[in-house]
Amino acid sequence: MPDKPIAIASDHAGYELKQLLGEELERLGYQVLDLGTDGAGSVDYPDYGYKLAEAVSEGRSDRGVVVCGTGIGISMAANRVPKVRAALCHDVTSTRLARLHNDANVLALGARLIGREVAKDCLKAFLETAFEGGRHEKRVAKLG
Ligand SMILES: O=C(CO)[C@H](O)[C@H](O)COP(=O)(O)O
Repeated sequence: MPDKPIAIASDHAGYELKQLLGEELERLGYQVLDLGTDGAGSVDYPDYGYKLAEAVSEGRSDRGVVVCGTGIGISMAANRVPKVRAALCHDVTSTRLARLHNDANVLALGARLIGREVAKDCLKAFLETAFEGGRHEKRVAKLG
């Protein structure tokens, strides 16, 4: 288990899935840093994408999960923060490859597009798949 908590954040559209993934993380034995939102009231996804990305960029967490309706807006926001590599994934294969090839440190999910069980499978794959390194090292380094 990592020393640092797994950070999670969402907008209103992702709130329910974010709560479910938080519970799943605790069930699996991970510590959770929940950065909101705290209810289903309408909020702006960039606020939560930045908040989570800053926690990862500053080293308060090594891995994060962001959720909005599509996962698009919140991943765009997260990727504007230095040292953050957020991958928008819709299935286990893309999630595994985001870890193996891209060393993704943030998983982005679209709550209005993905089923709950697939989302939980993506979460597990994100946490349990190691970066492959090798030829991918210099490519990831070029991302800054
Ligand atoms: O997916 C999103 C951004 O990429 C947002 O969750 C979505 O735009 C929110 O929409 P609404 O305000 O209609 O609930």
